[in-house]
Amino acid sequence: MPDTSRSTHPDLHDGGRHDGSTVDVLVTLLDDGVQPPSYAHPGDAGADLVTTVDVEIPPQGRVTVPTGVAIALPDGYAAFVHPRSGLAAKHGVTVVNAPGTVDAGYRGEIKVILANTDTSTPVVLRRGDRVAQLVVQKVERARFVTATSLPGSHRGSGGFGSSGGWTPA
Ligand SMILES: O=c1ccn([C@H]2C[C@H](O)[C@@H](COP(=O)(O)OP(=O)(O)OP(=O)(O)O)O2)c(=O)[nH]1
Repeated sequence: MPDTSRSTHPDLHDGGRHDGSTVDVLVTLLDDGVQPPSYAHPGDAGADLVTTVDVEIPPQGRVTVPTGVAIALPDGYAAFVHPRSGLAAKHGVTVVNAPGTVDAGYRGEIKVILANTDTSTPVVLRRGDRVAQLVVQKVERARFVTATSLPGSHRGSGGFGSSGGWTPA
């Protein structure tokens, strides 16, 4: 039986091939000086993203920086823009919407929304600096089924610190 689950329309191609351990992700480079995202070490989960612009983030400020890359993920995948621990530990820089979600259908430039959590020191980032990491993952698409009641569970409806250590105000 032919596989009809994947579109053959060139504009709707899902962008990649996957064999269980690696997945091909089509990348377009929108800036002459930019390389495709790359993993610093074998086994790394995140591929580094760079800023293509110089920016200064004021104390407790935020900026959105372009990365110069656009991708086409296969259907059933998403990519997540995570902070880099080094930038967080050394300078207090994080990703505001961490993890940012890049949908499989998104073809625009990946951007990173950075925040400087330091209360007194601005952070200067230069074109080419690694500012975030992109984690590509398989994701399930849920079918939300309305029910009149939910099956019981050990946790039940307890949340927000119900297991101890924190009491909501
Ligand atoms: O850190 C991020 C997060 C998202 N995106 C891009 C890819 C994503 O597919 C698109 C939309 O993101 P999201 O769905 O999180 O934004 P939204 O505010 O819900 O907007 P929309 O109504 O467009 O879905 O923006 C980025 O470039 N960087």
